[in-house]
Amino acid sequence: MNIETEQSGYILNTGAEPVLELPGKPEALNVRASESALVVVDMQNAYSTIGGYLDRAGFDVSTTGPVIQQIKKAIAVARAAGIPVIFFQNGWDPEYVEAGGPGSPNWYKSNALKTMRKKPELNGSLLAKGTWDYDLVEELQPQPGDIVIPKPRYSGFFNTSFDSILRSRGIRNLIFTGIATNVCVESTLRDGFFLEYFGVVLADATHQAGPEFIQQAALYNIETFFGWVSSTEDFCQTFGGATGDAETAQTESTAA
Ligand SMILES: C/C(=C/NC(N)=O)C(=O)O
Repeated sequence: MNIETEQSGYILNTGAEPVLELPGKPEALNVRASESALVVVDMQNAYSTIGGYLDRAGFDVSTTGPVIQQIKKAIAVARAAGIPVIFFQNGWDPEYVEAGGPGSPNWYKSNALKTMRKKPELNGSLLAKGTWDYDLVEELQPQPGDIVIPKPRYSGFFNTSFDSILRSRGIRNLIFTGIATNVCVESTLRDGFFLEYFGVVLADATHQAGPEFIQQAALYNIETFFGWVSSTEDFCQTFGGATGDAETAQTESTAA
């Protein structure tokens, strides 16, 4: 970009760009690729791998495998379509200063902190920066051009650069994937709603923390009150014209 211009002002989006219809519930949503971001919430070992925090805290993570595969497809299509891919990583410094002490409700509600208090041998291993638990899963690694945002609480808008990053790019539509639907995905989508972002969840690219009915409850809440619910297939069809085949999208992206 040439910044030595005689005029100021950055035209964020061109009127020529087609408006696409992303199928969803309760109805389809009109979107432009340049005004959209794919948000990958907390796809860390902590939330989707046996031996990670959720597993150690007693939550079932045995069915997260297909979700990782769906996210992989959505990421490939987003990259090929020029849609920013934004990864969140949840956690704190190894001393847990950012987690808040007994003066923070997080101290009492975070199941990671509670698990470590119950099992002191785990202290320093759950959701601490620099650990395996904090790392993004091997299958979903950021590539150059992707954006990674650390976050210290459930909502991706709290104490992060997320809102500034979105506003400076003219992004209005947030397409959510990740874990957990009922905690960090929903918290971020809700905060986005209050900040005038249009939030869409790709249902099959998300997973709940808790029993299966919690997934349905979260999706009901989102589709009824805060946003839209779509699928990986619909996202891939809309933005890639493909069937969501990650390799096809990857090839298209390399060829472009
Ligand atoms: C339970 C939980 C969920 N996090 C998330 N990424 O949704 C936590 O962080 O304790």
